[in-house]
Formats: sequence, structure tokens, C-alpha cells
Amino acid sequence: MVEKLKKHPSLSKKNGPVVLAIMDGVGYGKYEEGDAVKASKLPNLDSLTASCPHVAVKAHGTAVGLPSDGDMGNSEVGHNAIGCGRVFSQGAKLVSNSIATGHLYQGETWLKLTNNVKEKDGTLHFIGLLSDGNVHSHIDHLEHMVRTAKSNGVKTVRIHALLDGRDVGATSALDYFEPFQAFLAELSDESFDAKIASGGGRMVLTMDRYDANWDMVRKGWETHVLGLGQIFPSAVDAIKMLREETKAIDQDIPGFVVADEDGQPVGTIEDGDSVIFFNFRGDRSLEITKAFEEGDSFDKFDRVRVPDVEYAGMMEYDGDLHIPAQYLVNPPTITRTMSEYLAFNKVRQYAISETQKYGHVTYFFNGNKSGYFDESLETFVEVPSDVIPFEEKPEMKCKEITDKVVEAIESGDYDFIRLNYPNGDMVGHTGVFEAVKTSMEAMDRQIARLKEAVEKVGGVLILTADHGNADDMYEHNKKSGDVTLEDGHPKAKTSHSLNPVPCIIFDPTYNNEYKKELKEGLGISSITATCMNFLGFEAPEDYDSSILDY
Ligand SMILES: O=C(O)[C@@H](CO)OP(=O)(O)O
Ligand SMILES: [Mn+2]
Ligand SMILES: [Mn+2]
Repeated sequence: MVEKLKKHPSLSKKNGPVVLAIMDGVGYGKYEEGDAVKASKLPNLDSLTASCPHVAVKAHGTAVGLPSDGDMGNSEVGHNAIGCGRVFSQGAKLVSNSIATGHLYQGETWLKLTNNVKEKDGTLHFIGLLSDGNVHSHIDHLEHMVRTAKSNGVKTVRIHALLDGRDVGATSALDYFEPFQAFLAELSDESFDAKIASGGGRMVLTMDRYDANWDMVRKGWETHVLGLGQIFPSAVDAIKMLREETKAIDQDIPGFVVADEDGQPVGTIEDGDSVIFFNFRGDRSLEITKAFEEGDSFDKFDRVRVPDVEYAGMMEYDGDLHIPAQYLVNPPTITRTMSEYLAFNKVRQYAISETQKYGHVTYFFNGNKSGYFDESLETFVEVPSDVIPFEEKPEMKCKEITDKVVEAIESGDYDFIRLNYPNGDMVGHTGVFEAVKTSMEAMDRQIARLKEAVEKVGGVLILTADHGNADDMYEHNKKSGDVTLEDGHPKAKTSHSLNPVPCIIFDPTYNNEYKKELKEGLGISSITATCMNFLGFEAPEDYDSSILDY
């Protein structure tokens, strides 16, 4: 339960709204080479930085609830932290703990799913992202579950493995698939049979999010469940041949089905089977989960047949809608978020992004809950994203988002406006350096419009990010710091970075209410208290310190 917020002793609410702009994937680079933020012409961001209080804030590792400081940040943990003002142990850590303590295997869901296949002589399927990226999943979790399934008496296991290349090296799939395939072969014997049955790139099938492109989920269903698609003798063969054929990087490798000598798929999903979707992060798990769980009302694509299976997710993916019905590990209990406090205190809120990041400023921001706290006070706006490779239109929808934000600022209807610019991140993930520059420059032009609108009404603009990405576009040797070369060119890096991110405060009616020097050494969870202060409130006592020194 939330309570009434105390009035701030020295800051009072301004005439205009507090506008929080999250520049997704825009950090302060560590290396000059490959820093597409630095390489871009960003006159507006530069002039704000030169004239306004600003500080670097941490956005990775333990500062956002990840297991170690070697873990890069991501949108889920970043928006959770900014939305709730505190740091919780996140999915990656909770699943590892649950496996280490054995809780996962003692829970009702694991027992039900494994007993189901034992009783019905069915197959236990695992679907998910095969890497150690630790953003959506971790290969160690899968390996441990497969081993345990064997020791629990499960006879047949099939893996439907998606190639990552977005949270790990862009073309690193075989580093995971080869040893994993060997591990399954070694574990298999007269009483146990485990194989990879299907797969494909994570941006091609199964892992769509926010209803952006259900066709990806249809492809996933056809590949994993129905066993339809191009067939190969093994997943490793499929990856090698499809790479040759398409020249695609891992995340874009087409779907494939593994078949036996007779051309029969080795692992379609049938009545009496059990299915575990082993990703712990929810955004890209919700759609495929709905395809498995929903009855006849499902209308996103023709499933052809819906096997009667026991289905479970690694975690509960949506805490409002309670999806999935069965899951293996309890999610972090993120309560008393800023939105809940603000709604309770009658603060009018507006949240906007384009489809690809829409759930980031609503669902992730509100602790993985998709609903409103008080619909009469909250407005959520989604600008439809294009369904094309983002390097083809790197400006994405930053202009359209800004059009709406400017309208919202000028309307006087909102006290707190939050938005996400996807550019640095979505284009950053493509690895195309020049496109990232175009993308950053397009976003910079919109920042000028935000600034102007905020100035006109006497509001405050806080510019920050959830984690880095565009600031680190080349692979570097971890020890020497040298750029990694491939065919004589820098090897593109497609994943997030470990870098800190900016927090810039544009406060055109500043009147010495706080020191111009912002507090150093804090993380993005401190943005929350900062926003509350600008709204005239003291943050709740257990929220992380504000960046303002007053
Ligand atoms: O695209 C995604 O799913 C992740 C990377 O795995 O990026 P972000 O956390 O920025 O959403
Ligand atoms: Mn992000
Ligand atoms: Mn990203």
C-alpha cells in the first residue's frame, strides 16, 4: 500500500510538467572507437550538457539488481529501477538462486510438468534463448534443468533453441550450440533421449514483444510445435548452412527444424507433452505464452492444432494479467512504484513510446504490471512502430513521439510525462554504425523541441537512459582494450554496454532550490526520487537517494 507523499521542504512543483525522457541505449562511452554517440553531431544534447547540471549514473550490474557488475544493463531492469526507485534482485539472480537451492525443483510446477510426461509417456520441451546473455535467459539454467529432468526420470527432452547474437557476440551462436549439442548427446543413453528439435534467430521467430509483429510468433509456432520449415540433420548443421546461405547475423537466422534420416521432425509438440518457456524476462515471452495458453478466443494466427500440454514459463511475466498460469520461479515483488504513489497523490501522468518500447514506459516502468493504477489520472500512448529492419529507417518514430509529447506538455493536462526514445538501442542492436549516427542525430533534433516546449511552460526536463548501447558499437578485447577486427574491419557489437548513462537536468526556472552540482556515484534508481522532488514531494524513505543535493 502506498501513502500520501510528504511535501518537499525546499522544492515546490513548477508551473509546467516534469518531463522524463529515457534515451534508450544511450550511455557515456568508454572507448573512443566505436562510440556512435560521440561520433554523432548532437548540438542540442551537447548544449544542454554544457549549460545544465548533469552527472553520470550507473545502469548495469548490481546497481540495477543483476547478479554481478559484469552484467550489462537492459531495458527491463533499467525501467524497473527508474520506475520504482529501488533496486530489487532481478530475474537472472532469482532463477539462479532457485536452481542453486533446489527450490525450483521442489515447486508444484516442476513436479506437475515432469509427472505429466512421465505418466503420459510424453516429451518435456524447453523453448527459449540459448546464450549466457542473462538478459532474457541463461544457458546454465537450461542445462541444469535438463540434467535434473533426467535424474527425475523424464525420458525424452526436446529443446527449441533461439539464436541470440543481441545480448552476446553478434555471431557467437556456435559457441553455445556446439557444446550444448554435445552435452545433450553425452547425457543421452538407453533411458534418456535429449536433442535440439528446432530453432532460429530471436528477431525472426517466437520472441516478438508488445504485439509489434505476431507473424514472428506464428513462425515460431510452426517451427517448434508443428515442425514445419527447412529441415536439417542437427541445429549446428542448420546454423552453418543457413549462415552460408543467408549471410545473416545470429539474431536474423531463419527458422529451422531438426529431422531424422527419414525427414521426420525429431520433436514436434504433441498432446501429453509438457512445455517450459525458459526465458525469465517477460516482454518477449508473453505472446508465445498466449499462443499456448489461450483457448478458442485466440485470433492472432491459425495455430492449425493446439496440443494439450502442461505449459509453464520460467517466471510470471505479467503481474496484472497473471500470465502464464503456471511458472517455475516467483518474480521480484516490485511494489510501491512511483506511478502508484503519483496516482495516489493525484498526480496526472502521461507515458509514451512507439510499439517497440511502449511496454518499457508502462509495463516495465510499473514493475512488470501492464495495467493502470488510476485510469482517470493516467494516459498511455503507443505510436505504432514500423515492421522493418531499423537500420533502414534509423530515425524510427522519434518525431511522432515528440509531436505527441509537445502536445501533452502544452495541454496543461499532465504533471509528469515520461517517454522513451528507442533510437540508440534499437538501431544500436543492428550493429550498423552509420545508421546509429543517423538515429542519434534524428533524436537530437527532437530533444530541441522537448526543451523548447518545457521552457515555454516552465517545466523541467530530465534526460537520462536505461543502459548503454550506441556508445559501444565495436567489440573490444577485454584485456587490452583493442578493437576486435574481422576481415580487417572493426567487428560490430550488437549488445548493450556496461557504461554509465547521463542524467541531465534542464530547469529553466531554477532558483537555487538545490545545488548545481548533482550527487555523484548513484544509479538510475535515483532518478525516481529526483522526479518526485521536482513534483514537490519528498520521496518515500526507502527510495534511493535523489540526485539533487538540497
Ligand atoms: O531487445 C531486447 O529484448 C533487449 C536485448 O535483449 O533490449 P532491451 O533490453 O533494450 O529491450
Ligand atoms: Mn533499453
Ligand atoms: Mn536493447
